[in-house]
Amino acid sequence: DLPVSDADPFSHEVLEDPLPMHEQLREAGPVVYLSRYDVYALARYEQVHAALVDWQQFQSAAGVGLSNFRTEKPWRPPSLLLEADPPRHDAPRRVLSKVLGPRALRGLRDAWVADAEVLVDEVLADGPEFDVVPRLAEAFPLRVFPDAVGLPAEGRENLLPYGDHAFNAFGPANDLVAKGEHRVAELSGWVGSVCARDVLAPEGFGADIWAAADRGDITPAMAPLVVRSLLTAGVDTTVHGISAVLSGFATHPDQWQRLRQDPGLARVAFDEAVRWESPVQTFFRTATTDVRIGGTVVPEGRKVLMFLAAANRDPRRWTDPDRFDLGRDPSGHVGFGMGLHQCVGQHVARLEAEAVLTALARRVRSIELAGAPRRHHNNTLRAWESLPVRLEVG
Ligand code: HEM
Ligand SMILES: O=C(O)c1ccc(C2CC2)cc1
Repeated sequence: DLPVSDADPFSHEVLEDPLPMHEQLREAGPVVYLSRYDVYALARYEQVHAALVDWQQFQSAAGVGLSNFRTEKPWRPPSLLLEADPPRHDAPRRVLSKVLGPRALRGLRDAWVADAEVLVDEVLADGPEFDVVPRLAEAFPLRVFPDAVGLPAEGRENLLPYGDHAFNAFGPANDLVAKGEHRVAELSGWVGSVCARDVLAPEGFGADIWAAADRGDITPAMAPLVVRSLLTAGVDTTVHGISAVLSGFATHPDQWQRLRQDPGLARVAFDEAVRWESPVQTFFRTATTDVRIGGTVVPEGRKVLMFLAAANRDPRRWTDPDRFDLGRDPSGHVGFGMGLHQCVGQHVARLEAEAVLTALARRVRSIELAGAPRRHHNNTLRAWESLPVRLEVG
């Protein structure tokens, strides 16, 4: 007796505030059939975690969006990591794990923290009130990440719209996907052009990927697609992740005081924000057998929709889940996924957030909302369009 729901997770009403629907789906049962899209929804931590770590029965190679690559042509060549299963997934993953690993990033840490301090000083010089979305959440990742990849200077304004469309494209072909359609050729063309070896700087994540091809760790044909993964996954996510942690602090001033007293809490604050807000809200899998989960059998070939955000606020797993709380241990959250496909860029994301939070914590005594925040709707991302704040320095 599988619960059925006619909810539309990709409607503007739900994208504006998904929490009521998440609660309904968690309470309806371990698995809920979404009749509108003919997919099986998992919203509780236990089932989402189980599907994420079971890559054999819940595959990625048929696409991690609603579209089933077994029957529909992908809008772009599939990712060699996100939309691949072992064994094809293995070598590209091993390469990116090394290129984006904690050791590789050690050399960037001091530069990124110093750059964050320069940016924060510039922003604060303009006065105590500003919109953190363009001034910090967008500005900082775009200030450090394209250079770390080794991208040419021109065309970087394409990164956010390309990523926004890519994340919309994991959802149904609704108005959000249609909104980006007219720019797909132009944006894909630019992205493809900057994955080529000769336009990438001799130092950086891009060059490191091409060097892996020289070593035979991946083939030269794979290298551009592995670089493309960085450009698709590496910008919009951190922009909305930094917005999320700053919105957490702006709405929980007591938590800002905790960070001021112990700036070492910056990293756990970011993971707590990724749990609390879940910038990446959902992903799909495809059943490779008649797979049993939560007392239901999902037939082979069907799409399973994992609500990462709902799992991250499941009261069965988290105490007081709706609170943004630096005292909590957020480890085990599924905001970066879990298992084989767990975010390979999470260390980059954490370092960006840590740099911004460290620079702010050293200068800012209090942070509070200075106007009504506005959401940016996307089929996959939880995002702010605007987050006006007032910072008191001191
Ligand atoms: C707050 C920031 C970020 C969030 C919330 C996030 C979230 C995620 C999630 C949920 C997955 C798992 C997808 C799945 O299981 O199908 C993932 C995978 C991935 N992420 Fe991130 N990500 C972030 C930042 C980044 C950055 C900065 C990069 C690159 C520099 C990146 C690159 C990737 C790649 C390449 C994968 C695919 C890994 C694989 O399939 O083996 N992500 N990310
Ligand atoms: O490999 C890719 O193209 C890719 C695109 C989007 C993501 C989302 C999860 C952050 C991850 C990888």
